[in-house]
Amino acid sequence: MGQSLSIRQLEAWYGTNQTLKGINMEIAANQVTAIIGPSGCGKSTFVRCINRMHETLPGSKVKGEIILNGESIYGQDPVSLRKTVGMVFQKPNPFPSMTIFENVVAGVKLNGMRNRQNLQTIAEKSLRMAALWDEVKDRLNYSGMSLSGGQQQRLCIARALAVEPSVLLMDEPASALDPIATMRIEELVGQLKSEYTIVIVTHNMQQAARIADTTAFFLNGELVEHGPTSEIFTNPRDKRTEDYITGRFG
Ligand SMILES: Nc1ncnc2c1ncn2[C@@H]1O[C@H](COP(=O)(O)OP(=O)(O)OP(=O)(O)O)[C@@H](O)[C@H]1O
Repeated sequence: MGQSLSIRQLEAWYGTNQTLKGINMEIAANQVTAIIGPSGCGKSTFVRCINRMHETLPGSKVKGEIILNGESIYGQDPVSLRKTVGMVFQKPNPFPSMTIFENVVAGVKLNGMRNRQNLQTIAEKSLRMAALWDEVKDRLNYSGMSLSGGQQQRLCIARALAVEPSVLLMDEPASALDPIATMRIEELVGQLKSEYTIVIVTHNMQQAARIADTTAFFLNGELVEHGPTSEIFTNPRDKRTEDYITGRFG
C-alpha cells in the first residue's frame, strides 16, 4: 500500500544556492501528485530530498522535516529508506551489462534475496505491473539495452517496483519518450496508484492534467499552490499559477 508524506518547512541548498525555501506540503497515500513549474524552480531537488539523494551531493544541505507514514525519514538510514521510496529518472538507465531479468531483480538481490524461484516470481510480477511482461517474457536473458527507450523506462519502473516500495518518485519519466511510449507510461501511472503513492515531476501540463489527482506549482524554490488538479488548471487561487498555466512565462 502507498504511504502518505508530510513535508514541513523543507529547505535545500547546493552550496550557497538555496533551491528550496520552506516547502510545506501534504502528499496523500495512493494518489498521483504532479510537481510542475518552470525550469530551475526546484522540482527535481524536491523529489531528490524525499529519498535523501540530494544530501549525497558534496556541498548540499537540507533543513526541515519529511514525515513518511508518521515517521521522520531522517530517523532511518538512506539505504533502507530507498527500499520504501523508489525512484525513476528522466533518462531510462538500465544497468548496461545486465540482462532484462537481472535488471529487474538487481535491487532485491542486493537486499539479500538469492532463491532463483523467488527471484523469477518477483521478476514476473514486477514486469507485469510495469506492463512489460508480454513484450519481454521470451527474451528475459537479452541485454536490458536491447529494448526500445519506452521499454527501457518500463524496465526501470519494474526494477523500482521489485523491491516493493510504498512511494514511487518519478522525475520526468516520459520526457525522453515518443508519444506512444509516453501514453503507456501515463496509463501505467494510473494503474499503479492503487498500490503506490506517486509523485511525478513533469514539464508537460497536459500530462499533469491527465494523470494527477493533485498538482503542486513550484516557483523559485517555493510552493506557490497545491490542490486538486482540476482546480489548479481551471481556477487557480494565485495569479502566478494562472500566469504559468496560461503560458505567460516558463
Ligand atoms: N548538482 C547541482 N549543483 C549545483 N546546483 C544545482 C545542481 N542541480 C541543480 N542545481 C540548481 O538548483 C536549482 C533547482 O534545480 P532543479 O534541478 O531542482 O530544478 P527543476 O525545477 O527540476 O528544473 P528542470 O525543470 O530544468 O529540471 C537550479 O537553480 C539549479 O541550477
